[in-house]
Formats: sequence, structure tokens, C-alpha cells
Amino acid sequence: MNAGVDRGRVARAVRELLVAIGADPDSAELSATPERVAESYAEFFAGVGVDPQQFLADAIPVDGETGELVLMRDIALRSVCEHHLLPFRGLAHVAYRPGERVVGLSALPRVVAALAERPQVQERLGEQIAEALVTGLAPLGVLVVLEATHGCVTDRGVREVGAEAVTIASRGSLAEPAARAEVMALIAPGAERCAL
Ligand SMILES: Nc1nc2c(ncn2[C@@H]2O[C@H](COP(=O)(O)OP(=O)(O)OP(=O)(O)O)[C@@H](O)[C@H]2O)c(=O)[nH]1
Ligand SMILES: [Zn+2]
Repeated sequence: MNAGVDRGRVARAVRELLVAIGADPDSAELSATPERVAESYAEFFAGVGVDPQQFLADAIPVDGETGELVLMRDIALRSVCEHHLLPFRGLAHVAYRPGERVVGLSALPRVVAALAERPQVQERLGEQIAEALVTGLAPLGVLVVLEATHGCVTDRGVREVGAEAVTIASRGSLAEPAARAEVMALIAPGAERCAL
């Protein structure tokens, strides 16, 4: 159960943060900032306490004709790193080989969002998406590829502006190298991408 982000408490903390950096939270420019940040945090952390299984509960009837592979590629990925509370963003590609259950396609971005909108690290996020699909769909295989740039890597610390982290989580038949390579070819960037 998601108790939701306590906006008032976030706003009070942001006000304190503004004081701590030497800014004046009562100035005309900053007076509404704590509330604005609280609204932003409510979006960033909307997935805290949300059970992704709710999005996988309703199967689509396909009368056994599941096809061999379902892939949603280029799902927008927005998360927040748990080390610095800075955004990391990019794309999620989610594939599964159906067992008997197939869900509506929109369920996959919803699972990604629910697990991403909380303090995260990229590797754990990928594993949690894969595990949610295993639990909810009992598929033959799962492959989750995440590619993201991290604010804490691009804008502070090492300041590697172009660097992207790519992580893979796999289960079952899609952990097998040839099957994995087939899916990776489908999610290759731009012109190198395989057409189905
Ligand atoms: N593996 C992994 N590391 C992450 C992720 N997000 C941020 N990090 C890294 O977590 C590490 C945190 O390291 P710390 O030594 O605690 O923090 P730091 O001193 O700010 O590290 P620097 O970023 O190197 O300055 C850094 O190397 C970050 O780049 C993630 O999703 N996965
Ligand atoms: Zn970080």
C-alpha cells in the first residue's frame, strides 16, 4: 500500500535545505519553491510502496496463441538514484517469452514506472522488473535491458556527460546466449536495429 509522498513534510525539508545552502526561502523568488519541489517529489517517488503485480493481474485471452516473443522496446525510463537523489533516465526494453499468460502491452511500462519511481540503483531496478514478470506471468523467459544516464555521473563527481550505463537482467530461456542475442538485435540502437 502506498501511503503517498507527504508533501508538507517534503516542503518543510526543502525550506530547511534552502536555509542550509545560504539562500533565503522567504524571498519572492523562492517562497513557492518548497511546495513546487514537493509536487515534483510526489511524481518522482509515486512508486514507493506500489505493488507492480496489480498491473499483471489481468491476462489478455489469446486462446493459446501467445506468439514466441513479446518485446516492448524504448519504454521511457525515469528514476532517481538512491545515493544522491539525482535523476537517472533513459530507455527500458522489456521482453518475455510467454508461457500461458499474456498481458496488455500497457502493463509493461506501468510495471517499469512503478518500480522506477522510488529510490533505486539501475541494476536492482532491472532485476525487480524481471522478477515481477516471472511472478506475474510465469513466462518461459524474461530479458530486461536498461540504458540510462545518471545525473550523479553527468553533473557532479566524474562529470561524464556522454556516458550511459547499460544493464541486463534475464531469466529462463532468455538467459541463454543465442536467445538473448536475438532480442538484443531487436533493441539495437537506430539504424542497426533489426526489423521484425
Ligand atoms: N552500480 C550503480 N552505481 C550507481 C548507480 N547510481 C549511482 N551510482 C554510483 O554509486 C556510487 C556512489 O559512490 P559513493 O562513493 O558513495 O559516492 P560519491 O563519493 O559521490 O562517488 P562519485 O560519484 O564517484 O563521486 C558512485 O560511483 C555512483 O556513480 C546505479 O544505478 N548503479
Ligand atoms: Zn547517484
